[in-house]
Amino acid sequence: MSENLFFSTSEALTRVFEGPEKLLEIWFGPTPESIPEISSKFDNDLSPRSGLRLVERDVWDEMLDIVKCHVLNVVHNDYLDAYLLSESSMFIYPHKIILKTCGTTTLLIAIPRLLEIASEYCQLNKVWRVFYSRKSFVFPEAQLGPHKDWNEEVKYLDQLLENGAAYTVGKSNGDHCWFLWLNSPKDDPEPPCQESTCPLDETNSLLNDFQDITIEILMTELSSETLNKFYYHPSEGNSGTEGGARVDQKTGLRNIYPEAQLDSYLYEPCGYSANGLLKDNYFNIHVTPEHNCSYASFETNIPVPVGHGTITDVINKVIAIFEPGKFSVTVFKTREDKENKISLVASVDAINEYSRKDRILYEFEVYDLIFAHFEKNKTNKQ
Ligand SMILES: C[S@+](CC[C@H](N)C(=O)[O-])C[C@H]1O[C@@H](n2cnc3c(N)ncnc32)[C@H](O)[C@@H]1O
Repeated sequence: MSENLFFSTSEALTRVFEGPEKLLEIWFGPTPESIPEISSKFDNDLSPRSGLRLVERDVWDEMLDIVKCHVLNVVHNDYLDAYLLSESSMFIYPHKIILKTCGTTTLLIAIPRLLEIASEYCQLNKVWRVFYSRKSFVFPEAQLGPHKDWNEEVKYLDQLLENGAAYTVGKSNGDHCWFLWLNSPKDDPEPPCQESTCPLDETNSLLNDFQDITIEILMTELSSETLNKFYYHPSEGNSGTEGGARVDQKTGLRNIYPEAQLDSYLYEPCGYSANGLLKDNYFNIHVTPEHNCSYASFETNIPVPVGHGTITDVINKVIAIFEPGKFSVTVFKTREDKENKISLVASVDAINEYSRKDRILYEFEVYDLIFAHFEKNKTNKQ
């Protein structure tokens, strides 16, 4: 069968898949050093492990059964474990877990088991912070349990965790609405004042040097040329990990962070996922190339100085590969001083060939959040 024939089968054209992910972060402390040191051991390749990284694989497998997804591959370095999942990614640090799942997975339902695992195996009995976010679904009616509706998800989280706050960010009657639930611990030391220019509490050494950033780029309406690159073409070789590595090269994804350890996967008949590790940071890329619901996401916690052009550079590199018709960017960053905050906001100002439709800044207790949405300019091509 020729590649074009494969690509244009009615099955490939009519398949639908809910690409937009549910993203959950549970932190038991701000840093690996902030959690109780219960024990550490050495795994086969002698890298030291502590906290959540001591949990055995079969325990995670059983937790992921609740979510309705499974592990495809695992890579690790000295700092974290990166699980590539049938529906996206999981990253395990000693002090936090990041679980991102798409399709009709039931992510929130796994929280009670996750908290139990942390307590049972790591003596992590107290949650420091939880973040849950997602973009609006394309097919909300296909979702299960609390995921059918944002209010249901909020109700579920509020029953499980204290001190939560829920936000609907962006145009709620458009297709790019973004939802966020986050909490703050009741006994988190208060910053000295609520002014946005205030430095974090100088007496609070736990938070003083605490730096964290998460950048997400959520893209829809990818160009047809792009979509084709994320289909499995049997004449090119195998799918799976081998196919993933081929896609990394031919799309340029390999060059976003050339020095990173990359674990990628090409699905049949289409679809792609990748986890990347760079020292104590990660990134992940997921692609749903079905023509009628195309979607790609990029997420990273690799530090980017807020100075001139840097977050913008990451955005430009990523959208050059996917050529989306529309995309939203979220940047969650530990609170900035006034000057850096201006740079942060400016970093999602203008993107070539796109018009910015939204830009919103939230100032939370420890974090700033910037959300922006862009749409490709129409060309006069007939
Ligand atoms: C898991 S991947 C990436 C999901 C990610 N959330 C995204 O950005 O779309 C989803 C893509 O892989 C395809 N796919 C093929 N086999 C799959 C499988 N067994 N499980 C999940 N997705 C599969 C889906 O149709 C979809 O195009």
